[in-house]
Amino acid sequence: MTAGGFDGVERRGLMFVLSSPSGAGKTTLSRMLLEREPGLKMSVSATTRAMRPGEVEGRDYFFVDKPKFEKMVEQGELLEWATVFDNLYGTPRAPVEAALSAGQDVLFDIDWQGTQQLHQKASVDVVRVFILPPSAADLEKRLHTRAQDSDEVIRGRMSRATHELSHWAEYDYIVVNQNVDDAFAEVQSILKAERLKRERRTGLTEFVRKLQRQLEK
Ligand SMILES: Nc1ncnc2c1ncn2[C@@H]1O[C@H](COP(=O)(O)OP(=O)(O)OP(=O)(O)O)[C@@H](O)[C@H]1O
Ligand SMILES: Nc1nc2c(ncn2[C@@H]2O[C@H](COP(=O)(O)O)[C@@H](O)[C@H]2O)c(=O)[nH]1
Repeated sequence: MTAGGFDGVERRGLMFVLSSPSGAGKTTLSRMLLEREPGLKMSVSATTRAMRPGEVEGRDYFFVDKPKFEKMVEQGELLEWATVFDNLYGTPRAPVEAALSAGQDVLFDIDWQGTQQLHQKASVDVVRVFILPPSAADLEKRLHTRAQDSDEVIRGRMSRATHELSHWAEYDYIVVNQNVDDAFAEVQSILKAERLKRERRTGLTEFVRKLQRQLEK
């Protein structure tokens, strides 16, 4: 799992997780990150929920039925999985492992249950970011403005928001998504700083030794 650092120092790939109550802005921030951050690959989840208008198979999700999802679980094909809003969601293992071994960082839009499972499996390589809406009214407004879920589904998501929110303290970073450009800048700074962490930079010892040899000449 070695990623080529942009400054020539090798490092391990990292798993960058965004979680939040539904509608706080994970998808929006993920798309902005993928557009502007080279070396970052989205983990596309499998889900049993119905496709929303505008969603694309294989880009937004792999849409599968329950028996297929259960088979994936049985065969160990999922790195983590959970029931969210009465549907099953899970992270296919193979693409994540392939991306990390190819030197890429991987971005996850998953809930707190999946984040806990990833953290148990690979804590040092997981960076957990929780996105907060500025207020409950804003959250509800965003779910309505997105106009992709029925009023009943939105009510369900709002009533689950309190539970999702109760896990905020399990995350390494908290970003309030009031202005989307400000929130994006904060999330991007976190990614940049985490990429520079000494313990991920497997090539540092060699790099510093080389510098020392040059200085000794
Ligand atoms: N800072 C912001 N200000 C106003 N609207 C925003 C902001 N960030 C995101 N939105 C809008 O809010 C809606 C919900 O955002 P998004 O789909 O990114 O949320 P999400 O956290 O991914 O939700 P889910 O968990 O349901 O997938 C979208 O219509 C998006 O354009
Ligand atoms: N544990 C996991 N949670 C996931 C995964 N993919 C998405 N999610 C979370 O589900 C809810 C709802 O998503 P939506 O697209 O139906 O609005 C949201 O909190 C996602 O973060 C996954 O693979 N594992």
